[in-house]
Amino acid sequence: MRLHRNLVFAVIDALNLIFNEGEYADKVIEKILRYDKRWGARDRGFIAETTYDIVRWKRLYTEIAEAHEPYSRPHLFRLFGVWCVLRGIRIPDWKQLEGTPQRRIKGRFDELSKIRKYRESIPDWLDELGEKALGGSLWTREIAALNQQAEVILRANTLKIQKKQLQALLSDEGIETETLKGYPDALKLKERKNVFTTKTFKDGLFEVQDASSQLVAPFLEVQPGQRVVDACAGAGGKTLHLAAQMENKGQLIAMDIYESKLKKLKVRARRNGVHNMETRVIENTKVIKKLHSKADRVLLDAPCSGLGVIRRNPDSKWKLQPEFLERIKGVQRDILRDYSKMVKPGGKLVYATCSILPEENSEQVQHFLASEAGHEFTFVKEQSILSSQSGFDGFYMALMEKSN
Ligand SMILES: C[S@@+](CC[C@H](N)C(=O)[O-])C[C@H]1O[C@@H](n2cnc3c(N)ncnc32)[C@H](O)[C@@H]1O
Repeated sequence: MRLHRNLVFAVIDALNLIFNEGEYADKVIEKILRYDKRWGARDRGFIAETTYDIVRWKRLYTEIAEAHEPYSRPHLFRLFGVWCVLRGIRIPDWKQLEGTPQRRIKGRFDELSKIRKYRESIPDWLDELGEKALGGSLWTREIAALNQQAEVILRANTLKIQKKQLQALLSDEGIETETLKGYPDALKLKERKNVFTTKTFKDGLFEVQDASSQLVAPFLEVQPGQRVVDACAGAGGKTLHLAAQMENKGQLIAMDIYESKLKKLKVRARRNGVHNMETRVIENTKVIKKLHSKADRVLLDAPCSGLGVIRRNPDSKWKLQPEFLERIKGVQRDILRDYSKMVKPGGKLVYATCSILPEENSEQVQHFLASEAGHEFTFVKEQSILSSQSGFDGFYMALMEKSN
């Protein structure tokens, strides 16, 4: 691989913003890719993937490179040098990379790879937490799986098209996909490509959505014509899926505490041809009270640590803090207690997270069922998805039913 100076400089700029300014990796990459309109798909792929790679392996690389915060440009170049050596890429004779100690890098890598927290590039506290939650051998496998680059999975928007037809249209646009057994609307890209520029995407024929996430809406067992509340809808990945499952019939209420996210959802809903959805910002408790005992189905896709989706957000390994985890568990308990009241007698409730920690998942559900707010509910089923077992994101979902 021949390295182009301007692309590598873009990677260094991106790393500076992520590591030193605390900006989110996805936002930074979006911004950096706007630098130069002449960059083609390959150049953009190089910048995005190299940046993500170095973010993913930050702890390991900084240990090897003996770099430290705040990272000066020479230190960021040292991290890049480590990336090159470990990938077997010839170091170019640029002054920024002069004297890259190739043998030492390989030696340090072999040594550090024996220790899980370095090999998997995670903070000490997270390594301890994962081991306590899942046990040593499962955690070792899980964190290794969560450090793999996520594949691109699409969900056919069945309001507009069936999966097989979509597959053919995508192929006409040069995007080859395969179906996934057990995921009825999913297509997996055979090769990573930018799908957002395709006509099929602009026409709303699919959304990008991980395979595990595609299991959540069907778990709620919605029927066309029902009143369904998606109480933590965000930008609506699952809301759009729910609308498709409802065949655009009935009432779908998407809520969030952030109006900005719901605005994004509205744009996506328009593209998807969703007509049965309305959005409501949760500004106060009245918004929820108005719907007490009114919904056939309620989805609580709760805010969480996001430990199941590290593959696509590798910087969360550094952003996440133990205090946040404690705080978010409190929010999850409140959401279960307060929002479950929207379910009508005989209705159903799904609590879901993209976490792999029992303390955010089954333990929250057990706590809710044992509480006063939960005594009218019975537990129906749950599914815990680990990345090491499914090959997709880590997820949890539990279905509960309210007595009549
Ligand atoms: C896991 S994300 C939702 C992802 C979304 N359902 C999807 O499929 O794309 C959790 C969402 O909960 C929202 N949230 C956080 N605290 C909340 C609260 N107290 N009530 C409702 N929503 C909340 C966040 O803004 C975030 O959008």
